[in-house]
Amino acid sequence: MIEIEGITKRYGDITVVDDVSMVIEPRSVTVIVGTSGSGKTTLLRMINRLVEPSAGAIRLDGADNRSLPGYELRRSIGYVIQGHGLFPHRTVAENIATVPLLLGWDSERIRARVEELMSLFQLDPAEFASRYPHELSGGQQQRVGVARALAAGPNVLLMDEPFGALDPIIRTKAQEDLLAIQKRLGTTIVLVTHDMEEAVHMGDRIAVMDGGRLLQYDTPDRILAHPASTFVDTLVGASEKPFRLLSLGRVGDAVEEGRAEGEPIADDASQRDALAELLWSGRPALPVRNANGRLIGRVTVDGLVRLAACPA
Ligand SMILES: Nc1ncnc2c1ncn2[C@@H]1O[C@H](COP(=O)(O)OP(=O)(O)OP(=O)(O)O)[C@@H](O)[C@H]1O
Repeated sequence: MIEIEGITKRYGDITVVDDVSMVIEPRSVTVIVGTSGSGKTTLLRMINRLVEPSAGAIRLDGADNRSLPGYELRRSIGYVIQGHGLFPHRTVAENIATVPLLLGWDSERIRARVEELMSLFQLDPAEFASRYPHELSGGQQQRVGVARALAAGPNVLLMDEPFGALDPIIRTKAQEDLLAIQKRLGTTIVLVTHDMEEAVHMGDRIAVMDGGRLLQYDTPDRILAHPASTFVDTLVGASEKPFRLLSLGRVGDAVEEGRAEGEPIADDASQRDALAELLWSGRPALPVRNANGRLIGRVTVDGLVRLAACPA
């Protein structure tokens, strides 16, 4: 658990993070969004003390984050930035081994950990371990950056625009992969992004910042349905809200009785994908299949339109 209490950062007369308090649950994904200059990065960097606060406190699992020297604290917290910041003259394996080496792990343990992480991130060690960052694609570099941040098994992973440099298709895959790995490892993730779509897709909770203040901190569906102010409403994209609500729901939760013609859609697809398919193919309903391939009913345009309306 990360407890942020009245955290404030001032540079001279200017307050860039202003009395922010929030509690981040363990094993959750919290996404910080806001306009440029609203203090997102500064807030994130006060968690691992790359920035020292002017006032307030941050506790990690009950311990004040000032109880350790900053460099020691940072070895226990993963950190990923846009463009990943890999060391260009170190191989993939050496990059991933950075923190375990600093922690004095023996070479066999490091080798095993590097192989485990490379496999987890779908990078064949035989092919990639001895390559240098410039010999990788952008998506592969990004995966190495996250693998490096997770190498020493931190409970907390801080990510600043981690997918910013990826094209939209690789970006979606990278988000999916990260969520799967996060669930498997139980890591608590705090992620900064400009991309509301990413925030709604990835966040268990979203923190909305403006001018250094925390305007709203809530689940994506509550932020979409009950924005705390017109600013939040505009930021989350008023015109996109119905589609964002649908992207949170699974087809399995919109199944109606009955039959429909054509290729079935999987029950774990998003409701947004189902609506897109229905509109694109000009059909009023699609059959739905479960993970075993059995048909379990249908999903209809009318049903999805009802779900896209503002919840009471
Ligand atoms: N070292 C510093 N000295 C003075 N001002 C700073 C310093 N670091 C950041 N700031 C200011 O603090 C404000 C918040 O910056 P921060 O990087 O946290 O914003 P952000 O929300 O992450 O922005 P962006 O989305 O553009 O990255 C900005 O106005 C920035 O200019």
